[in-house]
Amino acid sequence: MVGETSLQCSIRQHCFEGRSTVSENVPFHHQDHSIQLTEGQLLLRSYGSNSGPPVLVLGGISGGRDIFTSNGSGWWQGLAEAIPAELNVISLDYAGGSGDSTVTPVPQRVEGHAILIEQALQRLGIQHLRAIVGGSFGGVIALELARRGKLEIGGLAIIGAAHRPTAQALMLRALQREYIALAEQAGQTERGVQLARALAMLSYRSADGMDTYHPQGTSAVDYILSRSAQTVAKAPSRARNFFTAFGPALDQYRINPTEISVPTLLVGFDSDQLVSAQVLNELAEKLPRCAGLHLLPSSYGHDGFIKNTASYASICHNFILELAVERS
Ligand SMILES: N[C@@H](CCO)C(=O)O
Repeated sequence: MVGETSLQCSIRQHCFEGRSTVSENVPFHHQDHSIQLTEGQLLLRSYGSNSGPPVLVLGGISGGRDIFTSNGSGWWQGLAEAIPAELNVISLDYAGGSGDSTVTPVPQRVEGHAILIEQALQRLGIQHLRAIVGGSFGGVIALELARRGKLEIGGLAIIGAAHRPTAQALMLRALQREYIALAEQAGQTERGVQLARALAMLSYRSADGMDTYHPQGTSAVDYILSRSAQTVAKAPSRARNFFTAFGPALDQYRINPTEISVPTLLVGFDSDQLVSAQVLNELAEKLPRCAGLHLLPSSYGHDGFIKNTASYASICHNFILELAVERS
């Protein structure tokens, strides 16, 4: 898909692959909020001024509330450039995710995560969000929060996520679960989770990106196995949830985009194996208030949403600023 179209939603393809930088003016000071819900505690983090309009930022399956840090190591650090400075950024540790939330049972559906987030925001006295910025798993939760309509949401910026899974994504996640099931039968759960994460990482990247970036002088196979082992070693049982709870939630998620009534910006990546241009075009065509679909070049595949923030930061920033004008 190239150039502008006459669809309700303008579709653009860009021709440079930006790199992330550390923002100079992001408010890195933050406050954590441990919200006690019936099912356990949900950990939220609030960045910057509590008096600014809130924007909810939801990252990928391994993401948590540490999206920005002063040393540049935050989970979604480059996104700082995309958020107008006056806003109060809210992030969180997903129930069952890699952070410190203790909610059990872990939701098996996207809707379950959305309900927990609604309840936690309500406890913080937040009913209106200027925007939700959601990437990957977080993008799907953002769509669900808008579909449910319990919160007042100014607009959505959805990066690398769509209203339904593709067949290939379903197949890949089924194989990840199979690794874990077989490993558990062999009494080697952690090894199964490592293999599942390795296969998942391959689906998050592109063939050309792996060929270019995997460390020279080491085996490519050693690289993917050691990277996945590092992630799993941090919290093995929580990493298992990525595949046994978050994966099935993504598999089951299918909505009619016409149910999303708020302005919605879409960003995707040309090398993304999981959220393809085809499914994003389908979403853009059906959204009642699509604010543009930007298909960006990336050598990082699906992980373009984390790696190529510089490519879309200004697009996202301007979109959120326009929401403020629309509201005033
Ligand atoms: N690399 C990302 C992609 C899936 O969201 C993650 O692990 O969360």
